[in-house]
Amino acid sequence: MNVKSIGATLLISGTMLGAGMLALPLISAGLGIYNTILLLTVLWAIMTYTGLMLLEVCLNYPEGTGLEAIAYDLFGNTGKWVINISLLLLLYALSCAYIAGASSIYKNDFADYFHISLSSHTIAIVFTIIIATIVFISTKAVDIANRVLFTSNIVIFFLLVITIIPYLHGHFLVNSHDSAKYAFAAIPVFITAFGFHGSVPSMVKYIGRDKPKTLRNIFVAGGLLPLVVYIIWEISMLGSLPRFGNHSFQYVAQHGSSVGVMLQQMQIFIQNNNIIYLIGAFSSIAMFTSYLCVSLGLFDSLASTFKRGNNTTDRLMTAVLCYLPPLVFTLVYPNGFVPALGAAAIFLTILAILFPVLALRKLRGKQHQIEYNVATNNIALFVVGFIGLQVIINQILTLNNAVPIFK
Ligand SMILES: N[C@@H](Cc1ccccc1)C(=O)O
Repeated sequence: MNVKSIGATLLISGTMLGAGMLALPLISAGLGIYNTILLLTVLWAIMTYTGLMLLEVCLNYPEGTGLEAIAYDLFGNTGKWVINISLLLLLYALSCAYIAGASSIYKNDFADYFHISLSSHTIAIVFTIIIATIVFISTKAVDIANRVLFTSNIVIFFLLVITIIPYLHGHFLVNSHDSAKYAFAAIPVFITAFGFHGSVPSMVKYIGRDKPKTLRNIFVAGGLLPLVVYIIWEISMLGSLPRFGNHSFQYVAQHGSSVGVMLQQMQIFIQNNNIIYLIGAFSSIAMFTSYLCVSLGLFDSLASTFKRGNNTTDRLMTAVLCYLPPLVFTLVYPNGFVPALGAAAIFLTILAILFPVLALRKLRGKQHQIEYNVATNNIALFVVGFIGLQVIINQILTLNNAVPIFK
């Protein structure tokens, strides 16, 4: 692999590794570590597989063709609109999750570091305004802020993992209450954590259509890194806070399943300030960079959907459309971090599982030019499509409290 391929692999990893990761321990507490690792690995494999299907689809079109244009070519206007609306709703749902998550974490930060008690509403508003200002200034500003923060966060993550090792307990990780029944609620959030598929067309453009094998390796390796990071993160969190008791994941689940409450519980239980500062810094930065990148994507998508230009008035209108709806939603539902990540899974499944399956089926029916052929047949396509539908049904049931939730 050359330097460009390594850069591209890290871009894919960077897209996946987001604040969704903070929700993983919250949603997998009842599963126990073995079920969690198994589920993460299976979902990583499925998401990588559909990513490769999407690669085969994209390689049939000229470099630079986006998902919307491919959907139009294969499924007409309906296809184009389904893709467009799913993308917007995915980015809106993630925005809601990140604002809710950030207000719960920053509320803790202010209390811990500055002994100031601020309301979640005030924090949500200020946080959104700061992110909006950076995006409004320019993409370059986002790029610089993201690079500095993302790199610092990698260092913080390694420091955290090393520091937390003496505080890990085997019996917190595995116990007799572990149950696979909690997988239903976990699947949508896990799926969201492995989302990167929107980047497939830009990667094809970046690396070139003539290097299908390199592209395949980039997608496999780019996803493998987050899989390893997620497993280490799950072991660190589930292993250092008990499942049940006064200070536990059960307490967190009963008090809104927010990252802020998880941090508070760890602070009381672990009694090591270094660990608490590291987890606090890691989570705070993760929320910031994730929302920065996702809202840049939403800003650009809205500008293109509503045909807004680059002058100040147009950018201002796009910014209002981009930031006001998720902010209002979060002010009304402040505990929306985990539910909004789950809701994002519905739209991500349409884009990243159902669309690749249907598009590949349609393309293989025609005589398509084979640049890269992902190993699949109609049965495999059917199974993956079925799993996709199952994820959507699962999430609808979760939103209606119809699946077992760890409490
Ligand atoms: N994987 C990201 C969310 C995401 C999904 C799909 C596309 C882009 C980002 C996270 O964990 O926060």
